[in-house]
Amino acid sequence: MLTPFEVIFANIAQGIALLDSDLRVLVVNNRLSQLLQIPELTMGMDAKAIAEQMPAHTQARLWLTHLVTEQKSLQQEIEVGNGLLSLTSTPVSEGHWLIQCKDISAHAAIKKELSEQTNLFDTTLANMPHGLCMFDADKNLMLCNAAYSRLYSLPEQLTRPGTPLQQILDHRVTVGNAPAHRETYFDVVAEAALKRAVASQNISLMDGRVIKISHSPMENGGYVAAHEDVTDAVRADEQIKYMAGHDPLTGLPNRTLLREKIDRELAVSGKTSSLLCLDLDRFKEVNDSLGHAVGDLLLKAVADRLTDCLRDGDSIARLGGDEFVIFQTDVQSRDQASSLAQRIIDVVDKAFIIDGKSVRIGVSIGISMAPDDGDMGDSLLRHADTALYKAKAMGRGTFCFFETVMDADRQARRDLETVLQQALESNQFELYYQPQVDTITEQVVGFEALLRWHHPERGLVSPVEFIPLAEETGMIVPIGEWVLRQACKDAASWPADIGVAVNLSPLQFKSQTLAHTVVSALGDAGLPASRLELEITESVLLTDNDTALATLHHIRSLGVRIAMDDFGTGYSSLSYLRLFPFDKIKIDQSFIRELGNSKDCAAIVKAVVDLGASLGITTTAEGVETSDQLNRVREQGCSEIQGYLFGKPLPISSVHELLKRHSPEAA
Ligand SMILES: Nc1nc2c(ncn2[C@@H]2O[C@H](COP(=O)(O)O[C@H]3[C@@H](O)[C@H](n4cnc5c(=O)[nH]c(N)nc54)O[C@@H]3COP(=O)(O)O)[C@@H](O)[C@H]2O)c(=O)[nH]1
Repeated sequence: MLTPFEVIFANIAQGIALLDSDLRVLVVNNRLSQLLQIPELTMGMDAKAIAEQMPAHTQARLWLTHLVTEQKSLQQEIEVGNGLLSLTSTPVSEGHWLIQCKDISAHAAIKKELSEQTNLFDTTLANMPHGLCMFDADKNLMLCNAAYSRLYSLPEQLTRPGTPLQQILDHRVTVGNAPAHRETYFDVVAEAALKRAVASQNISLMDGRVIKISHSPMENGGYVAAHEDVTDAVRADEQIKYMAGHDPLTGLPNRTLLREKIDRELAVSGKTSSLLCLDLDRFKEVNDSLGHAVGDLLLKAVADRLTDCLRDGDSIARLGGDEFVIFQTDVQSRDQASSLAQRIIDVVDKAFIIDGKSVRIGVSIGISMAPDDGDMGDSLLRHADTALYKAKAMGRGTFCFFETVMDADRQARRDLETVLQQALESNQFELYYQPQVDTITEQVVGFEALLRWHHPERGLVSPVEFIPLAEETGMIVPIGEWVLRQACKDAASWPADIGVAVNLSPLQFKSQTLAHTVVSALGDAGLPASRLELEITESVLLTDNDTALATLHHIRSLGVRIAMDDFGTGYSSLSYLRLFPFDKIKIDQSFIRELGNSKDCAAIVKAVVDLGASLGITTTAEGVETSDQLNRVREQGCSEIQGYLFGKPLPISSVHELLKRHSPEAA
């Protein structure tokens, strides 16, 4: 029968043995032999014998051997199998030794896990790209990582726990990376504390960097803060915002930014404002003839000159292409807007020296006034644009204020654009033909095809009204092709010595397919190329000179004749004669009309006729209405005439009649 003490002794979790002074076992429980994995451990055994029972080189055997040789208090953690034991020898009364053995495997596992986690935390902290710091309730540093000290160039002694925040901030002031506005920095801290949640804010530093600080309050009244250098992201963001609101070429605000500014100003100021919409005259010609690089430099130079015209508070924007806008608030009167417009016209009119070349352009301006013409950016821009359209129609180099009636005009023009397309589709166009007559024989040598439009409601519409519109909308290309094909078809039914002249618009040269269209029209109609004459004005050569010249040479090489129309009305008619071997010069009717009244006109006509004769170019006098004019141009040696004296433009049916009258056997 076991005593209660023996029962407890046998069942306690610890292994226990009591050794006498000779290290013999006086008493031992089973738990000790289990834990040390010693098969036989009985009373009376000495420690040395026990050690010899144990597998060689095990930590437990070494420990026991150590006790035998040293006979002193020992405490050691030893591994047995997969477990971990804590072994202790303690001297007790009468030279006895108490041996205690505890299984601390579970405790060791927790300790190991904790140590692993601490290592992990330390590694994470050390390798975090963002600075991290922890301050206690008294604002003394608890910990910070390497990124934090790097971010603010903190010496090692300021990264030690216990360093006051103030000391760190003072150091940052001396090295120049403290928050530029200390109050915003403390706002984040205060906000986080108040919300008892994370508060983030971008803080600008004295050195220009931007740091995103996220403060999280802790239960103990302190806080953890993450510091991230977001300078690059903030700069990129600023750059994107800038680009979204600015024109990359001139650096001026764009339409979006300007519109926002106008809306903002109009909402608060309530004062009279003016908006000037600018469109450069002849810019396209410069761009096409001198190249886009020169065009870009010119736009920058224009932007500089315009900016110089502004007062403080005025706004300028480039809307794209050659369009600029100026917005002036607090305008006293329309006169003030007029004088700004005139000043702009004057400065843009002065020659620009670009790449060593002198370039001259002009500017047309449309003006709308707030609040009369609109109280929002959009409506002001739309109305100024309508006025600009009018200014351009008035002859360019001028300015024009918006008037309500203009809106109606513009709408009417838009409607006309739509109906032009319909007109082509439903055969509302017709060609009239005006005879061209030999000055000496007075025989018809050809006809000029002139377009007419039978509008279902308006009746016969003059080409003066719709050709410019067709040119603006690009509709002139399909319309011009129709004219060419119809004229070739009609002329194929005339006598073989009668030619046909067709007007070409500059835009048709841009389509790249003009030469092909000419070949196809001649082929389809069966008309010899020599019977077709194409009339161009100098504006064809003003824009994209090289391409137009190449197309002209190609067409002329087919045998088609090329005439220069309206000669003398442009600035460079003479110089274009050097550029291309024209077959005919058509002297503009404005000179013929004045023949009897102006000696200058007579002299010009004579000079052109002589020039034509010396270059072997036919000359045609346009707009001959009287016998006097006929006699004068005949005297001066002009080869052909065209004008009401010999016939107005006629429908095709009347052409056959006329041909019969002039050469009955041929018609
Ligand atoms: N690109 C194209 N342009 C075309 C086409 N058809 C015509 N046009 C151009 O439209 C302008 C006006 O033409 P129109 O009203 O037909 O006027 C022509 C003649 O009627 C007029 N003319 C002729 N003789 C006289 C005259 O004695 N007196 C007088 N007051 N007017 C007269 O001149 C116009 C011909 O001009 P031009 O072409 O310069 O020879 C006009 O610019 C046409 O070119 C087309 O199909 N395509």
